[in-house]
Amino acid sequence: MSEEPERAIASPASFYHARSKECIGNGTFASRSYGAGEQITALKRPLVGSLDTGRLRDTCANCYVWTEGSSIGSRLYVKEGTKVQVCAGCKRFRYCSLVCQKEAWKRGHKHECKALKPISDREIPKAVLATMEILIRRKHGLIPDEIWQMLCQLGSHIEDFKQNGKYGGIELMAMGTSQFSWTQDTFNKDFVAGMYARVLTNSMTLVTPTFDPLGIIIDPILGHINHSCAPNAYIVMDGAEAAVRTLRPIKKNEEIFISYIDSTNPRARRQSELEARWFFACQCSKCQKGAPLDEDKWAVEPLNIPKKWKKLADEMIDIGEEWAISPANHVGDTRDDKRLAAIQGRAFQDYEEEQGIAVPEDAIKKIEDDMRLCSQSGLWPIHRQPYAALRDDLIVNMLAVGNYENAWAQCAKRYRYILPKLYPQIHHPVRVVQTWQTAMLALHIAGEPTSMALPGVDMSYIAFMLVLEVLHASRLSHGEHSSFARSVQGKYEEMAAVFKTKLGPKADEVMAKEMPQQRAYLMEMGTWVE
Ligand SMILES: C[S@@+](CC[C@H](N)C(=O)[O-])C[C@H]1O[C@@H](n2cnc3c(N)ncnc32)[C@H](O)[C@@H]1O
Repeated sequence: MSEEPERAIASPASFYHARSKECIGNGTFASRSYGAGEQITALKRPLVGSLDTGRLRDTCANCYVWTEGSSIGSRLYVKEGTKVQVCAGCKRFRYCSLVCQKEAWKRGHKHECKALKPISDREIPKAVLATMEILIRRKHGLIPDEIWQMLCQLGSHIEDFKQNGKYGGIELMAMGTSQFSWTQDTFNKDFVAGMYARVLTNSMTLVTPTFDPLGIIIDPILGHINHSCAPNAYIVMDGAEAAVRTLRPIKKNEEIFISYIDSTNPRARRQSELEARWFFACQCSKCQKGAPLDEDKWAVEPLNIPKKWKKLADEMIDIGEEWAISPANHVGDTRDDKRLAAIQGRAFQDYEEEQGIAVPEDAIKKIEDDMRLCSQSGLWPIHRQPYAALRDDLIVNMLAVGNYENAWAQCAKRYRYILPKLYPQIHHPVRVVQTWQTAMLALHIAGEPTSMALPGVDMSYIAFMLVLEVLHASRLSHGEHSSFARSVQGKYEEMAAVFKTKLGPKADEVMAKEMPQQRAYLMEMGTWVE
């Protein structure tokens, strides 16, 4: 192979591959013991990353800096004024600097650019673009044999696609991939179909450090990590760098697991999603235990479903609503279990519909309606899905329309009741990022005249307290040297300096006295909204 792509594994001896005891095929195992919040390994960049169509316009195709990042606080690590410029050749990818453009060029874009140029006006799905890049780079000797072999070892699930009737679509996409990439002379059509299917079934979401989705990544090392609904590790991204970090301590020779899905969902939904997208029946330790674990608990026993909701559920079952009878919502076999399944199905259906609404004002209306189903039925504990996920979306949309005070009440509630329940580890990356969002909102409110002012409440203290919490947790969740942790550190220092100026030499003393009281106010605010 010619030119070695720039791709370094921080510590190749930190893990090894061997047959998995829990899962199908091989898995990734720890070569030594790790504490909670430690990095196992980091890749300078995954083998291939491919942006969502919407992100091609505002995100660097090399370092994945999202220049237009939305929610409060999510852009702190993006340098002010960062813009992306389109590649004059392919007119598809954009770069934030000449350095990024050169890196991408060397990695393979010099070949890909020529192939993409004649089709610059066509919208091409991200999985096709990712497959094209893989084929082009391999054809031109830019993927070394060792990496290529590992990639080809990942399951393509062609037989599964043939069985579920989707193989026709895959063949069609593969045909386009072949033609567009000018690689027909190197790879035959079955091979390309296999590679495209491999991308579909082994890709992970490309995210910002605050977990905003940007596209997909595919990497043979990350792709060899099995799934668990009770993972002991996760992947965190910092620009193009992808690190595997521990959620809890991992012993030497223990298997490393990440979660491919939202593992806060009820068991049947998790199982269905894994089966549908990755073609396996999850055998993780959590699924083995069966329901009901926390994710599956209802606020009332099935027997005690309020009459009105029983009636509604019966109607849904009688007319055969798909969600009412879908295995994804399975609760149990009694009539009442089936009623619960129908109501839950409706809630998830509403959640999916809400996510397709682009206008924030419309989304808010829909989400509030959907949340009413969960709250008024009295069936949902506050942390049960999709109630919690609806609240997350409500916050994002309220922030988008500048409805900061209501967003704050929701954030305070989530902080008090939901985050500790869904993410018990204080350094769980989702908990850290959502706490960060809450901190930045508090800071924003502190700087505005507000009708929320309660006697004694000082939002700047609350913001500072939350930033301090994130500062400690981010070193474990993202790593001390990550751009996220460094941004949090920067914000902390900035705020500490303001307090010092305002309070003078007694600043530390005053703050130590004030903090517990402000924390109590924060907790009280968590009870403001139903
Ligand atoms: C991305 S690959 C992971 C590596 C794979 N085990 C291998 O040998 O290359 C995903 C595949 O691993 C298996 N797998 C991963 N997690 C699993 C789990 N929790 N239970 C059962 N099989 C699992 C399934 O066959 C799945 O399609």
